[in-house]
Parts: sequence; structure tokens; C-alpha cells
Amino acid sequence: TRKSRPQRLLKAVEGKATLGDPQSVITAIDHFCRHKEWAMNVGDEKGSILDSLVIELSPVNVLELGTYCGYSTVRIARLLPPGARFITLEFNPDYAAVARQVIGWAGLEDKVQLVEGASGDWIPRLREHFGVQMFDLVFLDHWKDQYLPDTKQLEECGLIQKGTVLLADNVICPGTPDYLKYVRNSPHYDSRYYRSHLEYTKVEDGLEKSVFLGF
Ligand SMILES: Cn1cnc(CNC(=O)c2cc(-c3ccc(F)cc3)cc(O)c2O)c1
Ligand SMILES: [Mg+2]
Repeated sequence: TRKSRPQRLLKAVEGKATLGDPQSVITAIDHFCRHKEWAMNVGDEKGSILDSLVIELSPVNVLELGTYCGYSTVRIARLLPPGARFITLEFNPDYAAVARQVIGWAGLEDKVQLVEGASGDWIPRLREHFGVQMFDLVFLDHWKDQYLPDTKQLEECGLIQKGTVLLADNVICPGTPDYLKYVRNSPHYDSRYYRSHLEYTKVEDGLEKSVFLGF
């Protein structure tokens, strides 16, 4: 049967990128998605905003919801300080299989723990299973209707604490209206919109950065 789009994206990485060089993996994916086939990676424009926030925050404990092909995983992992812990959750096993290879090609497999399964099932188990107490940064890029319930669950599990930064992709396109209303209206979050574009297009989209102020 015909290869899936993630598998074709992986072939583009293997054909163009240099083993162990994260930037070449990022460049290969962006080239594939801009000139061959669009794919729902955060992309280079929003990716640069993501880079700046990771560098500024220098987070020790990072959670990513929605690995997809591992593009944002590589963008984040390449900037983390030594000893940082990075967990990325992906529901779709086919995406997870491609992401493992993309992360491996970038030489970042030792920095990332890719966990397969539903975020709702895994969030309550992160503390006892991975020994993580709280997250400094959570990047939300999975199903858009899951952003709000998963955020609430992270709060309830005490994995979001004073100073935790939530960074959400696609708050305009496809949109996450209930999540946006929650973080923008809540007295417990200081929220800010970084205007950009939907990956590889001229359509408006952006990232919402929300800092938890504590209860
Ligand atoms: C199936 N699935 C597994 N993971 C997910 C979560 N990601 C998305 O849904 C997602 C979708 C889009 C998008 C798709 C079509 C369109 F016309 C415009 C935008 C862009 C993104 O950046 C995304 O993250 C979905
Ligand atoms: Mg996205």
C-alpha cells in the first residue's frame, strides 16, 4: 500500500538531513512541507517563536502534547539544557513510529521520552511513572478539543504550578475557542497571543503563551 504522509516526510528527512544534526532535520521537514506536501508541523515561522520562548525559559521539565512527526519535539529538544527532562505524548502509533525515527535522525533520542497513548490516560500517571513533580513548560499541539480538559487535569494533578508556562499552537486555526476563553479570562493565568501564520501558509494563526500565577 502507498506510504502515509508521515512516512513520506520521514523519507525526505533520510534523503536530505545529516544524521545527528537537528537543524538539518528541521530544514528538511520545512522544505518537504513547503515544496512537496503540506503537513501539520508547527513550522518555521511559529517554530522561531517557540525557539525564542524555550531559550528564554530554559525549562528543566517539558511536556509536549501531540508529537505528530516529531518536528516540534526536535525544535524543543535541541535547545534544552543538559539534564532537562522532556516527555512527549502521541496517541497515534503510526505518527509515534515516524517521530521516533525523526528524533533518532536528529540524534536527540537520549533527551526525549516519547510516550504512546491518550493524554487523558497518561496525565494522572506522569508523576509516579516518570518521577516528575511539575512542568516548567507544556506545549499543546494535539487535538484542539483536548487542550482545555487536559489543562484542567494537569492543574488537578499539581503538574502545573506557579510559573509554569503553557504554550498552545493553533489557537486561531483550526482554533481552540474554549481553551482560549479559559486562559484569557482566568485570574490564575497571564496570557499573551503571539500572532503568526498557519504553518507554510498565509492564513492567520498564532501561539498563546499562558503563565500560571498560582491558585
Ligand atoms: C489527527 N491528528 C493528530 N494530531 C492532531 C493534532 N493537530 C492538529 O489537528 C492540527 C491541525 C492543523 C490544521 C489542519 C487542517 C487545516 F486546514 C488547518 C490546520 C494544524 C496544526 O498545526 C495542528 O496541530 C490531529
Ligand atoms: Mg499544531
